[in-house]
Amino acid sequence: MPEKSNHHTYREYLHFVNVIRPHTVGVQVAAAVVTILQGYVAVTFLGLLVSQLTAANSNQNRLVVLVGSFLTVMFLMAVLGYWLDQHVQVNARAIWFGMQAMANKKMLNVTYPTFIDPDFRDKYSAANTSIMFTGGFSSFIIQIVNSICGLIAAIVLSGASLVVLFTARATANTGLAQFANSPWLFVIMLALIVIPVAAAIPLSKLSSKFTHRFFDYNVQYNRLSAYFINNIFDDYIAGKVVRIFDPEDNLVHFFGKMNTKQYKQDNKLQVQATAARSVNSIILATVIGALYVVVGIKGLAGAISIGAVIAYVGYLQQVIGALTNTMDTVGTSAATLKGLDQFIDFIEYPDTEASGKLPIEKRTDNDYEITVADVSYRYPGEKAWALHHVSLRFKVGQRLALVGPNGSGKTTLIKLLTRLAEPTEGRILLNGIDARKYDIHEYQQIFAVVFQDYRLFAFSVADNVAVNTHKDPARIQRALTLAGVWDRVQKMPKGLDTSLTKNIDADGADISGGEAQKIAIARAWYKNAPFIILDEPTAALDPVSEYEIYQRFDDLMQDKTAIYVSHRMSSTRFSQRIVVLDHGAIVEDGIHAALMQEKGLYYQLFEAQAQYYTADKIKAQRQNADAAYTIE
Ligand SMILES: Nc1ncnc2c1ncn2[C@@H]1O[C@H](COP(=O)(O)OP(=O)(O)OP(=O)(O)O)[C@@H](O)[C@H]1O
Repeated sequence: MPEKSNHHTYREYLHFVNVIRPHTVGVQVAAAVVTILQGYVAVTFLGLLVSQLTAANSNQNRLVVLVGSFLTVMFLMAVLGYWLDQHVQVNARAIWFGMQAMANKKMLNVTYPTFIDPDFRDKYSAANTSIMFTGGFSSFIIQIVNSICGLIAAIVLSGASLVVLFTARATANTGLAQFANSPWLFVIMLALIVIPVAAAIPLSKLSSKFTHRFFDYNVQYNRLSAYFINNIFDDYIAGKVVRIFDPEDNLVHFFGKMNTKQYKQDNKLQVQATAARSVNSIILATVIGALYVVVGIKGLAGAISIGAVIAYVGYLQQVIGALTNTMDTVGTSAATLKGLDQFIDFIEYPDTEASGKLPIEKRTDNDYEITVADVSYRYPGEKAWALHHVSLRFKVGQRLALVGPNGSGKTTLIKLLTRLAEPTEGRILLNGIDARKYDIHEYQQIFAVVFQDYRLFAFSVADNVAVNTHKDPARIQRALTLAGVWDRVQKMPKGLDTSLTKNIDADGADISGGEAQKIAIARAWYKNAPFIILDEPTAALDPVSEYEIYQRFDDLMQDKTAIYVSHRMSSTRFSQRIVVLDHGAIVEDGIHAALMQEKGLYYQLFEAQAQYYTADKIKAQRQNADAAYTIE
């Protein structure tokens, strides 16, 4: 899918370069000047050398002085050039890492609704592609600075060379000398300079067009390929599924086909782009040959020396080089600039949900009240309501259980409370103020959540519990003890400092699903946020572990406002209030005894579960199973 991008100004590009790496432009100008001078000095020397060698009064001493000064100047310029080049390289790397750091920061800082927005993800992929293929801002600076410096040198020197060549006249005025003195020779010379320069514009535009297509094509491919590599080939969990469910390696074949298609397309576009550039080189080489002939005529006619022929052709070659280079930059800069535009579009992607600036009042009494006021929510691109006209108010310190069948909207409500999604209609209020008015990062700090799909990182146990807050080993130990996993951590090779999984550290510890879930619970407790939300936190726990967690429930929750989502109806025993969701709406709300009396959905869910697990029921089912199977 072609990626649309806004056009930004050169000022903006330079601003980005300055933010990432100040002084880049200055260093590049110095490097370009030295490189250009090296070219001109070499050509001048060659001309002078040939003049000396062919002069009637050629003198050995003068030759030695000439060669000696040339070698000294070239040596000094080479050393200076090398030193500057090192800085150019360092700057290029700094810009590369700077751009990566900016992109990573953006990804981590945007609000969740933006983070999952497909348009934003496309922009991210486009920005990555642009960093990878255009060299980003460093290529831009190198291209622009080299072209401008080359152009200035070319204008000055071409002007001077052409004036000298035009005014240098042969003494005779017949035959070849007449032609050498005629303005036609000058016109031919000008035409020879103009031809490759004029050809460079359409050819580099053509080459750039192919590069553009290459970009657009790559954005989509890179996204898909990153998914395959990170989430399928390199992922432990996917690794199990693939081995059991994909014995014929269909995923690999699919990836292979995708790669082949990409490879063919890449090749086609690269070959086309290179062909356009090659035509340019062929024209250039032919023109240089023709220039030798034309300037040579001046030499043959005696208007200038042989050494001057070599020097002037050399100058004109430099001039043509500089001009074609500039034209090439103008043509290809479209591709580089598009890459930069894509990067800036991503960095400046508007994050509408981050507009609230109100700070969250820090309260030691945790006196925060949340009101869900007639909230409805539809997932982006979906027609059906995941939540419809939900109203709810949480009292401070209350323990609330959220129950309901699969897909009834429990997790969605949690996403809205924690502002991982924003209501499509209605409002959520914190202490009477619309949650959107608060700074979202501060707002999210009042919640600790154990998500259904919680994720531990391949870092140390301590880092997983404390995340990026202050690491207090005693509190981390307390958290792990309350969650019932301290014994296991103690047995790990480096205790709290043991990395989880072997993804990054070969000495890391692999743990069971239940142990991982306990660490996720410890992480939520450690955060010490006023609201603690547990979405199916004991799903992976064995009955004894679950029982133990329930035993420590008071210690875990302390005086916090707690929301507990579980399909195990018995777990609602800790909740003062039970809210029942069905098809995205609240259908019941009250205490256990009252809801049981109502004999509504809660009663049915509770009874159904109780019924499936009564001793008699299990016994009867056991007998059926036993009767159907005998061991011979
Ligand atoms: N990212 C999503 N995009 C679109 N629809 C979604 C998304 N996540 C959930 N839904 C839909 O929204 C509705 C509510 O889902 P939700 O996850 O809130 O249910 P739940 O009560 O937590 O279910 P469960 O008990 O299975 O965890 C469901 O119909 C679900 O299919």
